[in-house]
Amino acid sequence: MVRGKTLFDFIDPKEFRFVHVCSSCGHPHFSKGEERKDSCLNCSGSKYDMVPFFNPAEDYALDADYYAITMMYALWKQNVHKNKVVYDDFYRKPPFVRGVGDYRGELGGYVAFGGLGHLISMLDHLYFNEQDIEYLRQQPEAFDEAFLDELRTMRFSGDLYSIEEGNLVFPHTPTLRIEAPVWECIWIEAMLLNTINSESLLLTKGSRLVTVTGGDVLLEMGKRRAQGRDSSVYGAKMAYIAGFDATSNVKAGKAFDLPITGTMAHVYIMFHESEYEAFKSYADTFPEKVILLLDTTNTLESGLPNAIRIAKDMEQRGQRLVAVRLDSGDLAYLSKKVRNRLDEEGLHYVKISATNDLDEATIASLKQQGAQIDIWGVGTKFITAYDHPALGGVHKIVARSPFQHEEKGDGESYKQDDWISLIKISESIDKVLNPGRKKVYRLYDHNHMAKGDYICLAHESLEGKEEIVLKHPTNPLKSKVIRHFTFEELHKKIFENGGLVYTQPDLPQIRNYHQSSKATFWEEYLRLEVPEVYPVALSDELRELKEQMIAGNKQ
Ligand SMILES: Nc1ncnc2c1ncn2[C@@H]1O[C@H](COP(=O)(O)OP(=O)(O)OP(=O)(O)O)[C@@H](O)[C@H]1O
Ligand SMILES: O=P(O)(O)OC[C@H]1O[C@H](OP(=O)(O)OP(=O)(O)O)[C@H](O)[C@@H]1O
Ligand SMILES: O=C(O)c1cccnc1
Repeated sequence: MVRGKTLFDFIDPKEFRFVHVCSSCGHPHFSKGEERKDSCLNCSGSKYDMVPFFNPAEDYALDADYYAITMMYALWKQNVHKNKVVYDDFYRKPPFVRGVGDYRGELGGYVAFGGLGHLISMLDHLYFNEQDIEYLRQQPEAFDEAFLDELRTMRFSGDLYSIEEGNLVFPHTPTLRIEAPVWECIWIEAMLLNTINSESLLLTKGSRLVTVTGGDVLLEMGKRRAQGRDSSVYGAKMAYIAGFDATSNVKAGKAFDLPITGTMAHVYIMFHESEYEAFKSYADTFPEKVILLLDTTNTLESGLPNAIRIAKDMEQRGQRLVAVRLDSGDLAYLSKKVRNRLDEEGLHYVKISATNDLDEATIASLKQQGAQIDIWGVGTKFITAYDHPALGGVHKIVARSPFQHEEKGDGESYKQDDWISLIKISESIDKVLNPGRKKVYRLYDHNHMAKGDYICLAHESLEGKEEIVLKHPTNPLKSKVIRHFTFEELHKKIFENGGLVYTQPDLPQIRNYHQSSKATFWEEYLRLEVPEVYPVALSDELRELKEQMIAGNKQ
């Protein structure tokens, strides 16, 4: 065995798409095509059974809605499938925000952008394998063989620009901009949105929990309640980026090198003849780590006295009990009682941890009640994003390259790099798209605190500008003049012509980046209830383009 390697480090299933298994001796031969003429290297046999070869960990091509495949086919039939387009990804409404809006009727709040690392690895290993092709071949649409053949060599070949994972984004700010052949943009929609929406949602939930727990220890314990295996693993990853200290999820720990930890469950106490014996055996086994669960019979009358006895026994041996855990009842009342008793016994160092359906609102309330809790364990309500289970991020076309022989209208032809801006009109003003190929600047004051986001067309620049007026996207009465600012272009180039050009930070770096990005926002934008609305404005040129296109569409 070569440690840390798998078969797929030696044989690339993008190239070697079949295994021909010798019918006589079972020896496998990898091959690029369906045909195999030479004889078996092992036994010289010449008959083979053929099986498609693919890496199950790279099985992403059909992570799509079926209409993507049928649209790709229709575009292929017209031979326009490779025409380049521009897509923006963004969301409209921030999750988890309580109340109906601020006093001006608008909804504040933020999203912490997550899922980029996962998306990169999928786009980088995205291809139809032979089983996918066979599955599509069996569909009643009877796709042309030449189309299926072209799918075999199809890869993501475009440019992708993205806000970096961990940064904060606000409604309507594009998180991603993709420039690629139209059929590729259509192909990746569901996979991309599924990843970015679910991971951003959990990173945001985690970020809110970290806001409320501050410097306390925060543990992720959601595995048993997650909506499936993947979401438990990627949820634990997002919790770590958000700033959680550890997870109980061992698989996630292994997959992403996260700190793992745990206390003890009721079973351990119930199984033993007495609570004291259970505590003692666990403390003897893990003297440096033990956290004793107090509520199996009675928190104050039994769990606490037994824990104090254990702590005293441990002191005799020069050891220290780390913590006790409360898992039911009035956590504020019990934590104060437990703290008092521990302190009376001179056990000031023993920490108190709490679990039981906690979320940011309960934790804020417990803190406000003066609860004496040092370690918070959060499961169900984090991992399921309980109070806002979906983020409505969307993937929308905003420009396309001209068709061959297409004219501008006044007899002039388009130039090679021209883009035609596109708009989607909606009755709801919030749903009218911002057209065109765009970029985003974030503006900062002299203390590097964020002042607003400025969305403009890709050819525009803030270089040399001394003053900017951030105009509200829909309300002409609202604007904010910004002077003495610095700026940062938010999108970084991730893929160029399908090749990965971005150096991915490791998880501790992403976690630090989330924290430092968050620190550039005033507390007013981050608070959990009725947060201030962060200004996101369109440049004059973009606004004019949008207005002209809306007017043009009405005719
Ligand atoms: N002082 C408090 N203030 C606000 N919420 C609290 C307080 N103490 C506990 N809670 C929350 O109240 C809820 C209590 O839930 P529930 O009634 O199911 O638990 P329980 O009866 O204490 O325990 P069990 O898990 O055994 O059912 C939990 O979500 C818990 O986090
Ligand atoms: O409450 P959560 O935030 O999801 O945190 C994790 C919970 O999981 C365990 O409960 P368990 O599965 O044993 O169920 P129960 O305590 O609800 O009976 C543990 O005792 C916590 O209470
Ligand atoms: O370690 C713990 O205390 C734990 C882990 C998962 C779920 N509940 C609690």
